[in-house]
Amino acid sequence: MKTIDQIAAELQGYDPQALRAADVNTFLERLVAPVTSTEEVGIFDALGRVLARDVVSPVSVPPHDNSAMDGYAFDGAQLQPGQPLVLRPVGSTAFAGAAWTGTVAAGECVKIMTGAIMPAGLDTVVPQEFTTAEPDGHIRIAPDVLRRGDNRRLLGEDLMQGRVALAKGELLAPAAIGLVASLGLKTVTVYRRVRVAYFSTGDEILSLGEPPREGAVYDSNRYTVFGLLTRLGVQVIDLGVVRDEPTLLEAAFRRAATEADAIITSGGVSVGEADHTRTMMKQLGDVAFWRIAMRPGRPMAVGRIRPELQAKSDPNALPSRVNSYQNGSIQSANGSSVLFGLPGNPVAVMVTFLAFVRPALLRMMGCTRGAPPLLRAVSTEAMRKKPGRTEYQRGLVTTAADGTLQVRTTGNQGSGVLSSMVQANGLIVLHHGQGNVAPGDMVDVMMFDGVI
Ligand SMILES: Nc1nc2c(c(=O)[nH]1)N[C@H]1C(S)=C(S)[C@@H](COP(=O)(O)OP(=O)(O)OC[C@H]3O[C@@H](n4cnc5c(N)ncnc54)[C@H](O)[C@@H]3O)O[C@H]1N2
Ligand code: MOO
Repeated sequence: MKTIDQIAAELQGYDPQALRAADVNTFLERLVAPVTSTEEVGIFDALGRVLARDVVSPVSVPPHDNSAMDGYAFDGAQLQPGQPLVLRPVGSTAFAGAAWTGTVAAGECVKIMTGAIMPAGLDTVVPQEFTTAEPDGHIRIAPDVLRRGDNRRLLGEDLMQGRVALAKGELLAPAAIGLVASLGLKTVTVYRRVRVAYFSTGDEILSLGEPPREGAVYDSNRYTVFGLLTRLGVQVIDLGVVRDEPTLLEAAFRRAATEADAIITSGGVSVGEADHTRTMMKQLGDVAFWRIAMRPGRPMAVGRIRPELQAKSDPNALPSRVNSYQNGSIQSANGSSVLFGLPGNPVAVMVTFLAFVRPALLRMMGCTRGAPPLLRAVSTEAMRKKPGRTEYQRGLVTTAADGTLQVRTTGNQGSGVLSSMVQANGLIVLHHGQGNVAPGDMVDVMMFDGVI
């Protein structure tokens, strides 16, 4: 396991006082490792989990050539360009779920329903509505409406027996659990759920239920972080609001590091004087304090917290780490949890989560799929932007009358203003080297949908 300094030494041009947003992601890729324990879960419990083992098809899907339409199956070799084809239906109707028995000669066809096995020797289906009935009971297919092989689904065209149907690292979405079911499998092997503990810090932060007092604000960060984590599918451990007192902070960090794979805090990472949060992070772990060239979200602390160093001096303070969970399923064999010390401002918390913590946690969950592509939209307004930092503006993407995607900002962009975050459906990403944006310019947007 590499130390913060070792990772830093590997990154070219690493400057903790002026880190580029892209370098934060590179750093975190090296800091965070996927969990190793796995478990087998039923398919209903697999949604949102990450596959820990390839799913190999035990069968082919579909298991036989079959019809994609209600109509008539026939030998498509009889189709001639520019010619109609007249066929005589024979035998009973071929229904889905049972094999059709009988023989079909040239000039004959079989009435067939969607999903029914193709009768032997037949390779083409004409949909019912493409045919006209002749007075003698024959059906007539107009010239050039069909090609040989049309409307026939081939054995294994979705999944072939023995091949990898879903690869390890796949985040199981609704389509994926449906696909697993289509193979007849009731369970899958997934990585165990990642556990994330979080707490808010600051003496001015009120818990819900406390009476308002001058200079104090209600805690909102724990609730946005709860929402972001829950959507991601991790197990959340809420440690409340922790006052800026060394003993309380130490207890919170140690409990978090004992129970969780990752710790998220908000507040206390900038240069404020009353903050014991930074001191405690340094004391209990291997932590870097950054100023990131971005807005919002400039200060951030990242590293590992090691509770056992303190536990030696005070063995009764917390339950034993080893006994906390069965199966030895504590993630960090090395006895440390990854720390994401986010800035206190409510929008800075969300932006740093989306830009950095989310990809890092997905990696911890074992997910191998890359970040979703940014969407390109036309800015309907001018935006001031200084080159040399990444800016994230709250944006509302809409579809214009001509079908193009447009985006506008949602008002006050202050890093404490949550209402403009609520009105947004994405973050406009103004990249590091980018300058001012003029109306009509294309900009990148990181969409929230499906994310937050
Ligand atoms: N001299 C400097 N001052 C500041 C800098 C700097 O670089 N130099 N950075 C500014 C930036 S940017 C941010 S962001 C903040 C981050 O500071 P902290 O992480 O220490 O956060 P706090 O000071 O504790 O809080 C900042 C702000 O957010 C409110 N807050 C905090 N926690 C919560 C919560 N759980 N729910 C709702 N609101 C919360 C808090 O009341 C403050 O208003 O530092 C700047 N200063
Ligand atoms: O960058 Mo601070 O995180 O703007 O509010």
